[in-house]
Amino acid sequence: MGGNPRVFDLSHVALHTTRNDCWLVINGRVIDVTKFLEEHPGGEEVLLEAAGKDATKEFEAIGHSKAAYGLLLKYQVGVTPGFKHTNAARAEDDAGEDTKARAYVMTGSAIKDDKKIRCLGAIEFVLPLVVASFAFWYRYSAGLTGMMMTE
Ligand code: HEM
Repeated sequence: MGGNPRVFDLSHVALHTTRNDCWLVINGRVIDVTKFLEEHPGGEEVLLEAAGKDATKEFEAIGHSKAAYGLLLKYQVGVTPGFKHTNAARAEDDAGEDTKARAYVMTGSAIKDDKKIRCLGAIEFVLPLVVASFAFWYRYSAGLTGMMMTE
């Protein structure tokens, strides 16, 4: 969404109530869930029941995750006239940012872990070699000393 979100009043939202065109309002955001109907883990039925309406109460009653709040931003097409950047709305913005941030951190740690594994692999390979050469050197030099002492 750009700087100036489109404003739709509830009577406009109420025109979008079908499986092929399904909008609802959550916390003053107008959400077009048409493409999300089949993906919704809670099923498409609940979304269709709330279509065209303010579904804030239903949405919050479920205790949706941060990721779900983040998805609201993805499907947002506008706002209702009373929309203010309240704390709730800001939390949704943060959830959206957080989802992106988490993906970024995850990639970072995956790369880090990978390095660690590679480093471990090298130690596992080199350490037995070092121990074996030490043992060999010890035996060999002890043998030499022994030989020198008998001479
Ligand atoms: C009337 C509005 C809504 C109702 C009544 C509703 C209901 C539900 C229910 C019952 C579940 C739980 C499914 C389970 O535990 O197996 C669920 C999960 C979920 N819903 Fe909704 N939902 C609504 C709107 C939305 C919207 C608009 C989005 C996002 C655009 C969304 C995203 C999710 C996600 C991602 C989950 C998976 C669990 C989680 O991450 O919280 N829902 N929903």
